[in-house]
Amino acid sequence: MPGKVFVITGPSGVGKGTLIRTLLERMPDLELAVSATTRSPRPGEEPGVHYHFLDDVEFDRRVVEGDFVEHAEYSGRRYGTLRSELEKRVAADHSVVLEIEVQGARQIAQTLPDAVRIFIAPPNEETLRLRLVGRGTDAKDEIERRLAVAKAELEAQHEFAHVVENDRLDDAVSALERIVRGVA
Ligand SMILES: Nc1ncnc2c1ncn2[C@@H]1O[C@H](COP(=O)(O)OP(=O)(O)OP(=O)(O)O)[C@@H](O)[C@H]1O
Ligand SMILES: Nc1nc2c(ncn2[C@@H]2O[C@H](COP(=O)(O)O)[C@@H](O)[C@H]2O)c(=O)[nH]1
Repeated sequence: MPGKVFVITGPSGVGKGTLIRTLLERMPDLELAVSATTRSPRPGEEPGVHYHFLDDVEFDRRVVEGDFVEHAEYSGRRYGTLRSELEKRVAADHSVVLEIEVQGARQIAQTLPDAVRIFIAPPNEETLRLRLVGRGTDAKDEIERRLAVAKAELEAQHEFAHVVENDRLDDAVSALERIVRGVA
């Protein structure tokens, strides 16, 4: 398992971050790559911990310099995985998790074909809406934008070798752990 890359994708609000936090507690050798984004920090989010918060100019500069292994626009903001976030962890023999949206996951399939790509699916679309509303981090119009993107993302799940339904959290974490340990 050391040095492997795991891509965890799926619609916003499906529970990727929640699942990954629990997985990292169970598997201390696994590390999460900190993404870069041009969106503003939410209350409680810290630079360098939750995201590297960049402005558009800096994001563009780093794209031109080839600093991203993947990047995409999502709901009017930009998100990307910095090569340095991957390389420092893999060099230290850690396996790395990327928590990214579907366009980025597709790019990783091209650039890092050995990465294990996992799609997290909700039990249904209404549950997804309830989770986004319940999280309380996004305004109503932003939630609608995310749900519209989610429809297309859900149609893409067949592109992924592994699909985990996040209904009961414990079951979903266990399914994810089996995939990461290579016993699924
Ligand atoms: N299995 C579950 N059952 C009930 N609620 C859940 C479950 N998994 C996650 N949640 C809740 O759903 C909300 C969204 O979860 P989370 O923020 O982890 O989603 P996400 O996929 O990481 O979203 P984003 O892509 O926007 O970062 C949170 O309030 C979380 O507590
Ligand atoms: N392609 C990438 N997508 C990413 C990355 N980091 C996060 N994300 C995805 O963006 C949306 C919105 O995130 P939010 O924090 O604003 O809710 C969500 O699907 C994330 O998984 C990345 O580096 N590249």
